[in-house]
Amino acid sequence: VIPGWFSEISPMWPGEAHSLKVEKILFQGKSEYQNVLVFKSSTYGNVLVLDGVIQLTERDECAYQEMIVHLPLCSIPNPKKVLVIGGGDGGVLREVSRHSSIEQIDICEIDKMVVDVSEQFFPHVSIGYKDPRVTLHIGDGVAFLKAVPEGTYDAIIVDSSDPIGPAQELFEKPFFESVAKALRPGGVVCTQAESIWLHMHIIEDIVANCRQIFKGSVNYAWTSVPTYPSGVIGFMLCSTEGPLVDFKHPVNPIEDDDSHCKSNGPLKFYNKEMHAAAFCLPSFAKKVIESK
Ligand SMILES: NCCCN[C@H]1CC[C@H](N)CC1
Repeated sequence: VIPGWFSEISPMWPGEAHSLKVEKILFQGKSEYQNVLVFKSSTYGNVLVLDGVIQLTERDECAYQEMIVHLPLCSIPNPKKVLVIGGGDGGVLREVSRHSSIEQIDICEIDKMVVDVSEQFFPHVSIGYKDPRVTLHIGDGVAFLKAVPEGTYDAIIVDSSDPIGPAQELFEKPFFESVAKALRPGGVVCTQAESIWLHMHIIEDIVANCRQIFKGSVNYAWTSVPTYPSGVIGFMLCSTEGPLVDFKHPVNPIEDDDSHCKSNGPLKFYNKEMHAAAFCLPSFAKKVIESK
């Protein structure tokens, strides 16, 4: 280890490790579920690390939070009830609350320590909790979804860590089945879906499961996040049987946002061109994803 540098070494991306220069360690702890580290980096602001894996940095979190939220929510005409699984840092909540049609935002995060460190060290991310429509549930998203009445939500966003650790079950078929049950007809789900450079096999399995379970649209999108492994992150976008959802041609644009969302600052990353571009895949990925 080079003194003063954090390197993201993991068996999930063998032989490579993105590094960030460390100014100061701000928090180190061990929750019921994982090791939690927060440090001030030299060039990316504060950084949240769980079990040695970078979850977000102040400088580039906008890319991930805006895309994982607006790709699904801009694809349906009038979202009212949204569920967030994971996302304890609050960044997804900040983005969901930009949509004035929304009446209810439930979030189920398994690790309270993530919520606490975000409130202490990531004020522009945890601002999402201030919205009065938000209800925080601390618990396992798998159990939470099993208890949800059928057809409750218009949209579900699964903002998870990687399939090694507490989020493992969020990548498995039974979880996707419980998501489909909790969505109304034509409802949408968007999940964190790893990297086409590193995880084509995981993605292949997820796509195969989603095509069996979601009888509406099933699409894979991706975007640039410099501090995630291989510098990109993907999203699985699916809709249940019912009113057709065309993820590639959003029906509910957010750019001409209303005054309500100004409280969370302007969109820094998402726009309608980036929305459309997110679904353009390189041939090696297209071959796998669109043939499943
Ligand atoms: N809410 C923070 C983002 C969580 N998603 C990350 C995607 C990339 C992974 N290697 C780590 C989690």
